[in-house]
Amino acid sequence: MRIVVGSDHGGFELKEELKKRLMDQGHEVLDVGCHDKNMVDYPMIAVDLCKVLLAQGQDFGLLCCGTGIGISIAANKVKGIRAALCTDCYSARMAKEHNNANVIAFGGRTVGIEHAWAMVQAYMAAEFQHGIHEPRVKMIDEIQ
Ligand SMILES: O=C[C@H](O)[C@H](O)[C@H](O)COP(=O)(O)O
Repeated sequence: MRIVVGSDHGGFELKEELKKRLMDQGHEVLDVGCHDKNMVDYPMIAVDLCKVLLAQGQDFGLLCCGTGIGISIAANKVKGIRAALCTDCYSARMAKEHNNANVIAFGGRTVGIEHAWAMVQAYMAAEFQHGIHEPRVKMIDEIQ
């Protein structure tokens, strides 16, 4: 898969580890930053990642901040983005199956690496179920 990742300083370490694991699996990963632990404003990173995703058509985006909340809120302001803050594997799978989320978000200060990795795997293994979910996702996209 082609994946674009990004984080603020609060999600930097988690993003780095998830990026490494994804690359180890052979996925193509583009990192929009941040690239160190220096403080950075998460809305900028979210918008940068969303613009890249929409322009370059990666399979999905992965965002991390301290809680995953702020960076997912910011991403969801971008037309065409459906960002899901994931806290459990069922939700991560449903984010794809029901919501066709094109961005997943995690909190670097709220989840451990193994749990986050399990959620990434659950999301990546899932497929959008279409059917009744298709018009609902369309309704979401038409809100903006
Ligand atoms: O939702 C926002 C994120 O959790 C940020 O990572 C967090 O607010 C950053 O906080 P601070 O600048 O105090 O490290």
